[in-house]
Amino acid sequence: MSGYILAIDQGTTSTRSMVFDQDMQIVGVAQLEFTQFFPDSGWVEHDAEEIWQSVLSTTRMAVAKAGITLRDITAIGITNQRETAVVWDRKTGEPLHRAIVWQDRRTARFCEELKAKGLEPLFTAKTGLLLDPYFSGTKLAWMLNSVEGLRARAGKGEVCFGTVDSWLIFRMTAGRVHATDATNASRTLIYDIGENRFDDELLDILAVPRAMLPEVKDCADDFGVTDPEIFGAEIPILGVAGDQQAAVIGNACFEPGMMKSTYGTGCFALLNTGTDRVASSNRLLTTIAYRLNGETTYALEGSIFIAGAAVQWLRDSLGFIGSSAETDGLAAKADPHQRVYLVPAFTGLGAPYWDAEARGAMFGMTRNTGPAEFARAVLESVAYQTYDLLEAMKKDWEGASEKTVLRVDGGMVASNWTMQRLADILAAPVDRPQILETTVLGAAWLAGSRAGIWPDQKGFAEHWKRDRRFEAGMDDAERRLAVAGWHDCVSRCLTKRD
Ligand SMILES: Nc1ncnc2c1ncn2[C@@H]1O[C@H](COP(=O)(O)OP(=O)(O)O)[C@@H](O)[C@H]1O
Ligand SMILES: O=P(O)(O)OC[C@H](O)CO
Repeated sequence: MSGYILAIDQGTTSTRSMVFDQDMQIVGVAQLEFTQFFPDSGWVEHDAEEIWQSVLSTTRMAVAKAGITLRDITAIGITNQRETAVVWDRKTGEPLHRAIVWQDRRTARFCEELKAKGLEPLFTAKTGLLLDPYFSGTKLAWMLNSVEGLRARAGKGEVCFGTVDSWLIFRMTAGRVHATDATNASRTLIYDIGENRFDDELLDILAVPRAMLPEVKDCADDFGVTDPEIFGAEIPILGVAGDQQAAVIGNACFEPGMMKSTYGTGCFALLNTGTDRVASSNRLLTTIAYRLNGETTYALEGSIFIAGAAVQWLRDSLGFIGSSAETDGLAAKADPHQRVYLVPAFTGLGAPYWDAEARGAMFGMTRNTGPAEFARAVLESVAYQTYDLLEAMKKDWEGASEKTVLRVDGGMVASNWTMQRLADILAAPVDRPQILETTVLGAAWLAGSRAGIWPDQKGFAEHWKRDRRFEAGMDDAERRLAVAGWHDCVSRCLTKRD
């Protein structure tokens, strides 16, 4: 037996490995959660060694569940939580600090200082990003400043920096390959997405030694071969992409104007803008959607920090539901005459507001407001936040229009109520695919197509199948009123008004 693809999805709270057969069907899955460290207010760290072990374990379990051995795997694809910064010893492969996770806000003040020096336009022009702690660059600068001797050793080439993909590739290849792909590089705040290289001027500003940076490759490329002593077999790693970009690929959003939105803990919407590198005037990010055969495809991205996490809040903090799946039924029972809004700024607001200090609030409650109205407000908040992203995209680029169809994925799209309300509020169709595992599928396709055993881009796009289309059905006046109410509530939560 052979012709299997192993895809590893190294996410923020868990690692999942999946085995796909030659017909692109999932035949083995394994998932492990790992420790979240919160050493200080707003700080979030991971143990990179624990992450690596979770990859080894899930890989073995997934292969066993598929009833095959590692030697039956033709190629590996990796997708990962983005921006999370790892530093390790080039010789021993030991992490030199806990990984600083994308959610970590410790560099907020440093970002403000850089902004006060008027540096944000420079960073944005080159990287497409904003001066926000979300991205890797200031996290790396923090480690270089805080870990004794790190900068000197990094300058001598003794230390490696990378996002999680890079860390895993290094360990899988027993230190032979220190590389990343263009999508992950595009989230570091030190990578020029037009020139496709790490930028000396930005490296100087953040005082990052070039010697510690990985080589940047295409998403479908040769990332080395796993070490048989460590991994159990020699398998080529042929595909790598950040998880949100892998979802763009897995959802086959290959044409300019196509858009995907992933509803997991947070929500990340990416609009394919083709070879056009669209600069946002509305606080969206410009990022690399994928780089294939040396050609870069760009995207506009809107990142929302709380989507499904608000459903978890209903379940775990308020105890209004026993499981996420109950939210639908509860929301459907809400009193249609009450206009209750939730602004879920639990960890500040992301795009297009970028207000790290904003906090959440409920508005419009009466004595009759109960769990059903809360549930509806939670699910609607996802629709309103997506509306803001789509509106910003329309203002930024003429390729986004009323005709834009949103392809969705992630755990929350199981909620029919939310998907219908999303279509209603956006006044646009929402397409849910048959295969909801688009992120891993995207990573698997990169590896499978590079290995020559999966279809090419066109064939893969034809393979994409819709499960259901949700058509907009809300009266326009009602929709405008609802959206105006949302904006009123958001404005009352913002700490920064510019
Ligand atoms: N039927 C449902 N209705 C509403 N939300 C749901 C439903 N099923 C799952 N979710 C939410 O989706 C999220 C999990 O999605 P997932 O894509 O696995 O997230 P992540 O990859 O960020 O961990 C959780 O926040 C959960 O509350
Ligand atoms: O690991 P996820 O699915 O929460 O995704 C995290 C994103 O990549 C952060 O940018």
